Parts: sequence; C-alpha cells; structure tokens
Amino acid sequence: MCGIVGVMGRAPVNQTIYDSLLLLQHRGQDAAGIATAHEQFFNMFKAKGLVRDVFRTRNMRSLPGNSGVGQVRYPTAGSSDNEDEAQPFYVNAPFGITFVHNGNLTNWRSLREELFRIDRRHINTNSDSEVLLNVFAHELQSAASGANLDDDAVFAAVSVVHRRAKGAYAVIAQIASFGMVAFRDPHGIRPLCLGRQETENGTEWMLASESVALTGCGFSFVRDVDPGEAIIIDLDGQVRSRQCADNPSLTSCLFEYVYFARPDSLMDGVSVYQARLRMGEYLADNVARALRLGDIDVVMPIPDSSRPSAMQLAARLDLNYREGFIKNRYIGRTFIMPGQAVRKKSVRQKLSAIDMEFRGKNVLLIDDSIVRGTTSRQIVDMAREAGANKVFFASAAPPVRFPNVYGIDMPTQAELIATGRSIDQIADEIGADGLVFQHLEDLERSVRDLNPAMTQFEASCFDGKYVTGDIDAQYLAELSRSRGA
Ligand SMILES: O=P(O)(O)OC[C@H]1O[C@H](OP(=O)(O)OP(=O)(O)O)[C@H](O)[C@@H]1O
Ligand SMILES: NC(=O)CC[C@H](N)C(=O)O
Ligand SMILES: [Mg+2]
Repeated sequence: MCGIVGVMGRAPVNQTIYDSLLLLQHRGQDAAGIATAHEQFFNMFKAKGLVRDVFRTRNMRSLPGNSGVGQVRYPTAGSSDNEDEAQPFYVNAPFGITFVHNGNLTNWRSLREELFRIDRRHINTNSDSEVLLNVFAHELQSAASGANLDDDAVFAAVSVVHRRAKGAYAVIAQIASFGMVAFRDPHGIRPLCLGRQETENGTEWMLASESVALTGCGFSFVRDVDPGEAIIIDLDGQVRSRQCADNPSLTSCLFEYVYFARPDSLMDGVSVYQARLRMGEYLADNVARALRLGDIDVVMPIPDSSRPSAMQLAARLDLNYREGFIKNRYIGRTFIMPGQAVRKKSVRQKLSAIDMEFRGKNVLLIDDSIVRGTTSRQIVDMAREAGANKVFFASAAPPVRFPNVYGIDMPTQAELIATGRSIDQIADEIGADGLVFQHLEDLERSVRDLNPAMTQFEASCFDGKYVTGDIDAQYLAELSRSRGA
C-alpha cells in the first residue's frame, strides 16, 4: 500500500505535504517524495527511506510553490532498492505532469509493451505506476486539441485510462498550467478522499489516501472520491468532477479496514476504528463457540493494529484485558518491510513481553491478521518464554490464502502460512494451543454494519475472487518470480 496526497493551496505547500506524508507513513516505509509546482516549473525531491530521513531542510527549500503532490511508497511492482521507482513520477509531454499512485496494475507489462510499440513511449523502470502515468499522458495527448487543455479532454483521458488499465489505482496528478486531477479506479479498491480549509488567502484543497492526513493538517473532510470519478481542482481553486467509468461500483479493499488504514481514518463512510471494534465483537462470538472461556485468564492484543478488536473482544466476553507486549515505538510496521529476513528480525526488536502478565496464565492473544505467520510464530514463543501456561490465538481476519494483486505485497501463495493448511495445522505451525479465525461474512459485516451501501468488497486474499476479472496465470507466475524472493 502506498500513501498519496495532493494540495492545491494559497501559500507554499511543502510543509503541509511533508506533514501529511508523516500522517500516511504507516502506508509505506520504503521511499518518499514530493513534487511542487512553482511558476512554470515543477520541483521534485524523492529518495528511499522514511519521510523524516528523506527530507532535509535544503530539500524542503528546493520545493517552493502553492501546489504539490507527495507519496510514501510500499512497493508491489519493481523493487524497494530502485530509487528511480520512488514517486512522484514526471513526464514532460503533454503539458508536463507529475503523478502519484496507490495501487497495483495487473496488466502493466502488456501496457508497457503497447506503449512502446504503438505509442512510442519508453518506460525506464519496472514500476507499474510509471506505466499508468504514461497511459494517462498518452490519452491526454490524444484528447487535447491544440495548446489548451480543458476539462472535457481531462475527463475523456481518464475514461480511456479506465478502459485500458486493469487493477487498482488511486491517482493524483498535477498538470502544468492547468491544476490537479485525481481519480479512483472503477471499483474504488484503493481509497481517496477530499478535504478543504479556509484561509485568509482563500480556500485550500487537499486530496489524500486517508482522512487522517486531512484532519491532521487542519483540513476538514469533505467526501470520498467515488469509484471511477475524476476530480479537477484548477489553478483558481475551483473544483469540478465527473464520473468517468462505464460501470462504477464500490468494492473497497477489506484489508484496509483490517490492517492498513489508521484507526482514526474515515474511509468510504466507515470509521476504521469502529469497524475494528465490530471485528472484535464478531470474533468474540466465534471464540465463545470454539474455545472454553473458563480456560482463558487474560486477553492480550499484539500491538498495534489489533488493539481495538482485542479490547472489544475482551469486554464482550467479560474477560480480563492486559497489555503484555510492549512495542518499541521507533520500529516501523513489520509486515510492510521489504524481505522476510528483516521482517523476522524486526518482530523481536519491536515487541517485548512483560513476564508478570504471562507467568502461569492461560492467555488469548489477538492479532488483526495472520499472513505469513512471521509475527504470530514468534509471539507465541515469546509468550511461552515469559511463562505462559496455555497460549490461544485469535485473528480478527480470516486465513489469508491467496495472493493480493491490488497493492498489498503478498505475491505468492507459498509464503502464506494458511496455504494448504487446515486451522489445526496452522495452530501447530505457530505453536498455539488453540486458534480461532474470523469468518469472512463476519468481517464483511463489521464494515457493512457501519455503511449498508457497501454491498461488496475486494476480499481476494481471503476468497480468491478478483473483482477486475480473472488474474492470468502468467501474471501470477511473473509476480512470484520477480517479487516472491
Ligand atoms: O503474519 P504476518 O506476516 O506477521 O503479518 C501479520 C502481522 O503484521 C502486521 O503487523 P505490523 O507489525 O506490520 O504492524 P502493526 O504494528 O500496525 O500491527 C499485522 O498487524 C500482524 O501483526
Ligand atoms: N502499494 C502501492 O500502492 C504500490 C504502488 C506501485 N505499484 C509501486 O510499486 O510503487
Ligand atoms: Mg501487527
């Protein structure tokens, strides 16, 4: 997952974009970048690393201008080592465009081939985002007439992007001398929202992956961008929008609610925090059916993401709730780190157990999800080392059994701990005395209870159903080859 942001301001925006990227850091820890527009030039700085490590004062000074875009990256195509794949991306024609993307295209290799063969465009990285930018640029070139760009041409270009690109994309682009354009794929798989702020110089607008970036920077949340919709914010701060997809349908990624998004965000009308509380309630009912509650002395979350669910589960079952694992606040999220070796090492660096909370007790550990089992395997060991008697485990999400191709880096089935294993076998594998998973219907209900309009979800990592159509075997094989290691 990546975090994206765009600001159309009335004063220099570099600091606001920096601050918003800090608020989106949980969505991508590998690289960060900002591109601002000033007079007739774009200024850009991007590099590998966390936001606070990437931008020094001199870099911030090199980013003047009252509008700009920014991104924090968690790669799903290409590699985390290649600084050229950090975003924003830039193309000089037509007009000059800087571009940020969250999501993943499943047909980017054939599009790249087409772009070269038919459109005479060379793509210089293995990033699907660079491909998407060039498709957009090509379509803008075709739709625009003469030197002047108008709304119709921009909306027409987005419509063709929707027809050509397959996969998930939330995009914010700046077009020189025109303004900002943002759009979401026809299924709205990846999130994107709009906010505004009144200043003494006039209205400022911000677009961001999550509402926490808006509110944390003093903007108020206006609305989510609709699936398939494109929004234009022109240089005068006027906002216009149009539905550009033939058959848009909201099919948000369920994993955002489980893990990715911050709990203090509002996404497609749903508070992520409240959704996680609900997950805890439904999971509690399932735990009550599967385990003997009298056997459980204490419920514990695995920090951070499972906290709301664990708390609510304990309350519903009338069990003690304790924080037995303490998190080192200076270590980032483990799951989105690049490579299994670093992820494995980080769990021990990140979490440590308070022995007195475990000694002689039967503990029920709650996590939001079990994906590769990197966390759960080590955590169960740590609980035992700390003196726990029995260690039960429950996951607020169902078993993850299928690769994700829409912006979450789970490229191969083989790496998923649930692949080819029954629940008992997974329990054995992580060393738990009992293991309970959320049912998919209950997970969906946890979100839908809060917004009945959400009738369907992108839940492919749980059920293997891909909303953009079947994923061809060649793509999956290539994904596994290029990213699996
Ligand atoms: O089964 P795994 O492959 O280990 O993946 C799942 C774990 O990874 C995530 O934690 P992470 O440390 O990334 O972030 P958090 O601090 O937000 O919980 C998630 O919350 C689970 O704990
Ligand atoms: N997680 C994402 O949104 C990734 C964006 C893009 N596919 C990249 O790899 O850089
Ligand atoms: Mg976690």
